[in-house]
Amino acid sequence: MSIAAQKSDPPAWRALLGYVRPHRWALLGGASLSLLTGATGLMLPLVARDLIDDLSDDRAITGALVLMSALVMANAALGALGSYVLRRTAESVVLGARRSLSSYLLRLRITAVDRSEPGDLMARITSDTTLLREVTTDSLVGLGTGGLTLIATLALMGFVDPVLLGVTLAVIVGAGAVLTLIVPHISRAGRRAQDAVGVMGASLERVLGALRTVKASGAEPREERALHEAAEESWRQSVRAAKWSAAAGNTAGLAMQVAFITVLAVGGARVATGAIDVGTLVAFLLFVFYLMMPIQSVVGAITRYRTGSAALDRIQEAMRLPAEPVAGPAVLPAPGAAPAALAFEDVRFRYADDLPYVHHGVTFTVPARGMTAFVGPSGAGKTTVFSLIERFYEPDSGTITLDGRELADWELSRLRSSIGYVEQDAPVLSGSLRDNLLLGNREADDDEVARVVKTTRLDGLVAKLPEGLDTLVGHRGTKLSGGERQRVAIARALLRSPRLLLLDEATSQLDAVNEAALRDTVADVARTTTVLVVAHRLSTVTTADRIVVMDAGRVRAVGTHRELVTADPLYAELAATQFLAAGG
Ligand SMILES: Nc1ncnc2c1ncn2[C@@H]1O[C@H](COP(=O)(O)OP(=O)(O)OP(=O)(O)O)[C@@H](O)[C@H]1O
Repeated sequence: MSIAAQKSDPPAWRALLGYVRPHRWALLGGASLSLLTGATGLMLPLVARDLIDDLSDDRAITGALVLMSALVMANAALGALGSYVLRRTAESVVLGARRSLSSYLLRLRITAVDRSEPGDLMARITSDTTLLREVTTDSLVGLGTGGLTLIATLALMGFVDPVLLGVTLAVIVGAGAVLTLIVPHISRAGRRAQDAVGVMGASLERVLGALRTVKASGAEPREERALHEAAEESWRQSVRAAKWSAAAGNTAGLAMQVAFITVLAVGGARVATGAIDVGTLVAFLLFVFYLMMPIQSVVGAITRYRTGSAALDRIQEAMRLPAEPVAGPAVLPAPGAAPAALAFEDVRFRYADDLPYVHHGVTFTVPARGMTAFVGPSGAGKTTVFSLIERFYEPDSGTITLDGRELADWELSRLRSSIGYVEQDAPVLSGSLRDNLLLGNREADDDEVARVVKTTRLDGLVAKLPEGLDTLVGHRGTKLSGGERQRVAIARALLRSPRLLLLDEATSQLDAVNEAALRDTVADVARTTTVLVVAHRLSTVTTADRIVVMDAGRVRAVGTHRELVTADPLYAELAATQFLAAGG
C-alpha cells in the first residue's frame, strides 16, 4: 500500500477540529452537562454534612433530605443526558468523516486507485473512522472538563498556599516530562495497529475477490496464514499501545503520590516553622487528593488522542489522494443526439513515471457514426485508448479531441455522459439485474429497458429468473454466466443512448448464436452512433467500417478488412491465427 504520509501534512488535531466543528455546540452542551453532573456530585457531600449537622442538633432534616434526593435525581438525569449527547455527537462526527471519505473515494482518480489496495481504503472508512468516536468524546471532552477542573483546583491550591503549590507543580512538571517521552510510543504503535488492520482488509479483499481461484488452487492455508499474520500484527501493536498507555496512566498516578508525600514533608516542615497551620496543610493535602481525578482524565485524553490521531492520519492520507473535481449529476444525451467524432494526435502515454511508455505517438481519426475496430497483439495499447477517452488517465503529450474539442476542455461528467463503456471483463455489481441495467441511466423507463433487454438477448434469461429483472445477481454478478454478464454490460451501456460506444470485446464467453445477435445489435447501433470496438473476433472486424491496427503502442495501419489482409502482414497474421470464431 503506497498511500504514504507527507512531511507537510497538517497535524491530526487540526483535521479533528475540522470534523468536530459542525458539532461544536452539541459537544459543548454535552461537556457542560458533564461538568454540571460533576458539580451536583460535589454538592452531595456538603448537603450530607448539613444533614448530619441537623441530625446532631435535633433539627428537622426534611429540607436537606428533599435537597439530597433532588440532587441525586438531577445527577442521574444530567449524567444520562450528558452521556447521550456526547455519544450522539461522537457518532455524528464519525458519520461526517465517513460521508466525506466515501464521497471522496468515489471521486478518486484511477491512477490513485491503481496505487491503492481497495481493502485498505475500506478499512480507512470503516475501522479508522470508528476511532474518531473515542477521540471526540474521551479526548476532547476529557481534556476540556479535566483541564478546567485542574485549573480550578490549582487556583484554589495557590490561594491556600503558593509555596506548596510550587512543590506540587514541580512534581507535575517532572511527570509531564516523563509523559512526553512515553506518548510518541503510543502514536507509533497506534499507527502500526491501524496499518495492520488495513493490511488485513486488503488481504481479505484479495481472498474474497477470488475465492474460487484460491480454493481451486488449494491456497487456503497460505492465504489463511497471511490473514492471521495481519490480525496478529494488529494485536501486537495494540498491545504495545496498551502497554505505553498503562505506563502513562501509572506515571500520572505515581506523580500524585509523590506530590502527596512531598507536600506532606515540605508542608510538615512549614507547619514546624509556623509558616502555615495544620488546617492549611490538611486542606492542601485534600486538594492534592482531588487533583488525581482531573489529571487522570487529562492524561487519558492525551493517550487516547494519540491512538486516535494515528487513525486520523490514515483518514487524511486517503483524503489527499488525487481526485477528480466535484461535478453535478451528469445529463445524458437526448436519444437521437448527434454521434461523436474522435481524434488522437501524436498521443504519448505511460501509466506512471517509472513505467515504460504504452503509447508512443498514437494518431488516428474516427468520424461520427460507424464502427471502428482496434486490433493488435496483446499489450499493444488498445484498452488504453479507451481509458484515455474516458479520461481515467491523462496523456503525457499529444491531443485527444471529441467533436473537435480537446478532452481536457470538456467538463468531465459531460464527457462521460456522452460515452457508453463496456469493459472487457464486463463487471456486474451486486444488486438486482434491474439495478445493474439502470446503473448508467436511472431515468430509463420500462419500455426502454424491455427493448434493450430484447436486443441484447437477455429476455430469455429474464423470463427464466424467479423474480425477473428484480432477481439479485450476487456479488460481482456471480449468479450470472460469463456471457450473460457481458450482455448485461452491453445492455447497460446501450440504455445510456451514448453518442460514443466503447466496447472492449471479451476474448471468449459468447456462444455463436448470441455472438451473431450482438454483432447485429452493435452494427445496428453503429448506424446512428460512433462505435469503437477492441476486437477479438473475425466477425467483428469484417463488419467494421475501418480497422486500426496497433502494435507496441503505435498505429501501424488503418483500413478495411479486405484492404488490410493484403496490405498489412501483421494484420494478415492476426486474421489467420488470432481472431476467435471465423463466422464473418
Ligand atoms: N493500470 C495499469 N498500470 C500499469 N500498466 C498498465 C495498466 N494497464 C495496462 N498496463 C500495461 O499497458 C500495456 C497496454 O495495455 P492494454 O490493456 O492497453 O493492452 P491491450 O492492447 O488492450 O491488450 P489486450 O488485447 O491483452 O487486452 C500493457 O503492457 C499493460 O501491461
